[in-house]
Amino acid sequence: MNVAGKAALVTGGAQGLGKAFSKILLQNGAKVLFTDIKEDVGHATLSEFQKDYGQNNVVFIKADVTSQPQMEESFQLAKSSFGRLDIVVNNAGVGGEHDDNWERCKGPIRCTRLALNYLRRDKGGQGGVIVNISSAGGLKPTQYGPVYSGTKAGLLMYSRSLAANSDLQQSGVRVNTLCPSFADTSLVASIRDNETTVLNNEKAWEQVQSVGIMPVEYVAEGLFELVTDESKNGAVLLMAKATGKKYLEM
Ligand SMILES: NC(=O)C1=CN([C@@H]2O[C@H](COP(=O)(O)OP(=O)(O)OC[C@H]3O[C@@H](n4cnc5c(N)ncnc54)[C@H](O)[C@@H]3O)[C@@H](O)[C@H]2O)C=CC1
Ligand SMILES: CCCCCC(=O)/C=C/C=C\C/C=C\C/C=C\CCCC(=O)O
Repeated sequence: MNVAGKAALVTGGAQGLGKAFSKILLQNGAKVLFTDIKEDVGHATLSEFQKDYGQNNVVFIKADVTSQPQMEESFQLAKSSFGRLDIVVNNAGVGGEHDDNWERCKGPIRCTRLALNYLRRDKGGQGGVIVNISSAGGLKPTQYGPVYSGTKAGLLMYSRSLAANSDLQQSGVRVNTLCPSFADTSLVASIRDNETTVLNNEKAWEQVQSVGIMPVEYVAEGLFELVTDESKNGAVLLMAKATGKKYLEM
């Protein structure tokens, strides 16, 4: 897929990986609507992007992926702003170990289901691609983040199962999963700063340091590949500092 002139919706795009994902799409000529719950950071990112990529090529809406009405409004706004929708990146998520962090899995599922109403050719869309942001922790156990790993594994298998659906394939929609190891964002900084509820911040941070931390721009290259390479459906891309990009056969 050539993203120039295409339209994307990215959740949690105000900062971190979501900002880097939005940026690489904008740099390559796509129009982007990004959502976030952080209004001030979202508006600052919007100003930066509008200056660099044009006033009409980027839109921000304060919207929470845990809210069905807010996400319905976000998808409608993307369609009315750009006249089309081709790419959806389910990125928004939090770290930590609260029971209700199952929203980390439910939020992307909610948004994927909404996205299908806009992308499917048999629903008036033009086909397209959904990329769900899981984690390396969704592929292997993280002893200090069991809820995190469990929710990310759930999202991974949801995405792979949907991608295997033949009706969806015929309607022109691809579904891929990106599984990064640690990237340089506030989510990882919160482990270092003892500001998260992982089971043992100190030991978790030791592990983070031994695994290594990737720049967000590098992870965005993986996202871009999953969006643009039309041979990829049901793909699972693991990215880690030590091993680079690796497609998994599962
Ligand atoms: N940083 C890392 O090492 C890795 C992160 N991930 C995943 O990448 C995604 C992005 O995380 P980071 O950029 O690291 O974190 P981050 O904390 O820097 O950015 C996440 C953004 O999502 C927003 N957000 C959180 N909950 C939201 C909600 N309910 N609705 C809308 N927006 C919401 C936040 O306000 C924030 O702007 C998450 O799904 C995370 O689990 C996956 C693997 C590695
Ligand atoms: C290899 C796991 C990469 C997970 C990256 C990520 O998505 C960010 C997670 C943030 C919190 C997860 C909680 C604890 C993880 C702590 C240590 C992981 C140890 C990694 C390992 O190789 O065992």
